[in-house]
Amino acid sequence: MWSKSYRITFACLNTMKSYRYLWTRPYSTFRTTVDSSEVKTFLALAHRWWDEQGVYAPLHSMNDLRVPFIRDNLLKTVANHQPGKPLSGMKILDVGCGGGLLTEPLGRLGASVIGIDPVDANIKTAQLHKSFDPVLDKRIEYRACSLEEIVEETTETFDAVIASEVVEHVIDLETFIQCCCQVLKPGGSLFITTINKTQLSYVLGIVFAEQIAGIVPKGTHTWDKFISPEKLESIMESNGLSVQTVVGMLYNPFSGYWHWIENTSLNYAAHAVKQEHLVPAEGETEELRVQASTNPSMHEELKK
Ligand SMILES: CC(C)=CCC/C(C)=C/CC/C(C)=C/CC/C(C)=C/CC/C(C)=C/CC/C(C)=C/CC/C(C)=C/CC/C(C)=C/CC/C(C)=C/CC/C(C)=C/Cc1cc(C(=O)O)cc(O)c1O
Ligand SMILES: C[S@@+](CC[C@H](N)C(=O)[O-])C[C@H]1O[C@@H](n2cnc3c(N)ncnc32)[C@H](O)[C@@H]1O
Ligand SMILES: [Mg+2]
Repeated sequence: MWSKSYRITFACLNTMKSYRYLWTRPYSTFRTTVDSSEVKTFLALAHRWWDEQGVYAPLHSMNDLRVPFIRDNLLKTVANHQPGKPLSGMKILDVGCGGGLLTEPLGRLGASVIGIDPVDANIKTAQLHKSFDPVLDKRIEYRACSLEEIVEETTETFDAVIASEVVEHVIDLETFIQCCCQVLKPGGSLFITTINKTQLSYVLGIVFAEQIAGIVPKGTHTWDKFISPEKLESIMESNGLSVQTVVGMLYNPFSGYWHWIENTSLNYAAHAVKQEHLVPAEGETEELRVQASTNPSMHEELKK
């Protein structure tokens, strides 16, 4: 009898504990941005990242554009930099790093980079590859986890967050961008490359690139998940990011090279900067601070 009521009490306490856990956990535990079907797709190709002629060849050659894009935009924010290691002293989070194709060149430029990916096998490939270079081995840390897990551990930590060819694979893009913003330091940079949601991107990006030319494996992309630069900009701006640049990228399947173009109907790159916190000026009244939080021009006045 005693043991039965003990068991019931124990069960009740446990249930209450889990509810308390549910109530007190941050929202991010429940809103995942990871789509399990995407995980399956990337898992099957995890051993192919470093094959420069293989399925990820366009990502290898995209480095010709995206590495200078990230480097040059980051260097606009610093006065002095070490020759040869221009990004030294910077902390970068590479979200959805895959096998580390972009993480490694950023480490070589001197940055301390954390590469995260929800696919464990991708992280194993990335870890093995960087282990061949002792310099990179020190500068890069890889972790098999989601962005939401990083947000639970740390905020306002990184000078730059990068999500290259990732956002078209996530679920709940709003939460994903919100998390990117949370881990950025004020004044830090968010870099995104992705595919626009246009009729042209359906024809060239899915029908041509996947079904006809086999540039990308069949089933890699879902047109519904593509995002227009306008929508992406609006999500970024509503999360306190100020969009600096949006520029088109065109892949030439004959040469295997990428080119910058003005037109963003297919692939594009975006750079946004997290707005600085509003620092209350000395002697500033509460009323002024409230006004400033709703009026950007007042914000500028207070900064003077
Ligand atoms: C409006 C517009 C952008 C039109 C483009 C259409 C077109 C055919 C343009 C012709 C070029 C032209 C006249 C451009 C004018 C601007 C200009 C003067 C540019 C400068 C010079 C230049 C660009 C010369 C190139 C000329 C040329 C011969 C171009 C090739 C033409 C052609 C057929 C283009 C289409 C390219 C193509 C197939 C695009 C596919 C789009 C797409 C979304 C591909 C995905 C690529 C990708 C991100 C691969 C990496 C990847 C990713 C993933 C993943 O999971 O995300 C997985 C993988 O395995 C991957 O490999
Ligand atoms: C096309 S690959 C890009 C890899 C790398 N950024 C590059 O450009 O070389 C997309 C990567 O995003 C990862 N990914 C998918 N969903 C994700 C999510 N919700 N959060 C973070 N990464 C994700 C995949 O596992 C995959 O490694
Ligand atoms: Mg993609």
